[in-house]
Amino acid sequence: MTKKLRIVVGCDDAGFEYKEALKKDLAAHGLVAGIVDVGVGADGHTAYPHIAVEAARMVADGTADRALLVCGTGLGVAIAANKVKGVRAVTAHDSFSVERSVLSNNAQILCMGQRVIGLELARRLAREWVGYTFDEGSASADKVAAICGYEG
Ligand SMILES: O=C(CO)[C@H](O)COP(=O)(O)O
Repeated sequence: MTKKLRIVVGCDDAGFEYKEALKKDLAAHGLVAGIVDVGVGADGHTAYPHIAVEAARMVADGTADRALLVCGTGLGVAIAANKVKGVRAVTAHDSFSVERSVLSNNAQILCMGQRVIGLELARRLAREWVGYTFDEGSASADKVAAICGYEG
């Protein structure tokens, strides 16, 4: 059985609606061990880099296993999250990429764009995402280690 994950969710004002919907889904389906929301709230306007880095730090320090981040495109939050050492954040809007982000890249952070994909697809991808577990014994493990080797 797949280990239940501690998830942190975050967004900027362009991703608020999806962040709320995805958080609700993950909680309702009992898919995760716990969810921490680092904002923004309904009236929040914190810029995406701050939210993304806060979430990424929680992943890097082990407070959370994964993060799900939403902005307008899913790009800015990924760029910001990847500034945190030890974090692998990807933007993915299709099922195959979401799968490979975990199984090939051991990415801990999935980023999506509310202005890019439909809500139902985002919900499906988030559900699929929590079901994947990286295999440390797989052929991909050495490649992920190589990525880590390039970190300062
Ligand atoms: O999509 C975003 C960043 O990648 C963000 O939601 C909007 O950023 P902006 O176009 O700079 O306002």
